[in-house]
Amino acid sequence: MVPVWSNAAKVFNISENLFAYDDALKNAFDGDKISKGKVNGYKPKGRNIVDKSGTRDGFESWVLPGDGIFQLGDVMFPHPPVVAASMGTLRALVSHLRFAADSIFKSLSTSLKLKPGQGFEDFHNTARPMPDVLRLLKYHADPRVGGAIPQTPHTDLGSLTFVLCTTPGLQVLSANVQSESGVPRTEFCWQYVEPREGCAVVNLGDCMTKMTNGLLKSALHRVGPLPGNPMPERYSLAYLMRPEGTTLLRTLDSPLIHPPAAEGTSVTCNEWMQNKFQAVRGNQHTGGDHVLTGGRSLMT
Ligand SMILES: O=C(O)CCC(=O)C(=O)O
Ligand SMILES: [Fe+2]
Repeated sequence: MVPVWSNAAKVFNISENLFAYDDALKNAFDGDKISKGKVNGYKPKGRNIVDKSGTRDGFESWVLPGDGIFQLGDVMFPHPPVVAASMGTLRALVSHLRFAADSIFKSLSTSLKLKPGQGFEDFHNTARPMPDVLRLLKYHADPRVGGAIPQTPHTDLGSLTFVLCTTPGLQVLSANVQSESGVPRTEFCWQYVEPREGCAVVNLGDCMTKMTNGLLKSALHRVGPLPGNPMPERYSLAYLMRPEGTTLLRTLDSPLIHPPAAEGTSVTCNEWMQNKFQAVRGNQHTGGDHVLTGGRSLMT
């Protein structure tokens, strides 16, 4: 078995033990309380919105910061014993995924003829502090057929995401499906991504869209039950790569990328992360679903 998957199998065990802690312990590690910028800690089920009428989500998650796992920088990393006892496995998994991400970044930089020193890989220097995170997720079973979609449709805010899971549920909406305001036809257009053991699903995140002026499109996705089925209990893990926090998310210089029509104000990766977290919590005044879906005017 490839090392990523043998380590992922161990991390799924860690997840089961983590989410089996009692609520009092889990709440002591609440990411909203112990982490500035939500890069560490526990999120209970129901904290995020999944639609405009305010339905709450159906999953728990636990975020572990890359800097904490590798003891880099000054990130606060309080964590429970199950995590402390598994640091070797977590480091091995993240190291392999960082290596894979570096290959993908270099390949995309070459294809887009980016200048030396301005390639995607140059904004992801893992020797320096980085806002990348490993997110462990537990979706709760919902016995209702046609019940709520447990995860908000969203794009990932960073650059690349690796999703590993053996249970179906991940859905994507093709980049050429645009919503026509008020016409909820998109329900029919979601496509399931079949999980395959030994394979990761790699999603592009918003930072890649911003840095290529829309040439590379962040993937709009969500998690839901298979048609005609109830939502099963589902464990997944997502490794979310993000450029260094101070990176300006502006269009890179490439003969293949159209420059922006007008020089707008660029945000840093840190600022973009903050906007996105507000949108996930249903805080509309920061741009709401437009931010949540990476600029695509859709939220079901
Ligand atoms: O659970 C999954 O398959 C996807 C998770 C996800 O989209 C995320 O954590 O951003
Ligand atoms: Fe995601």
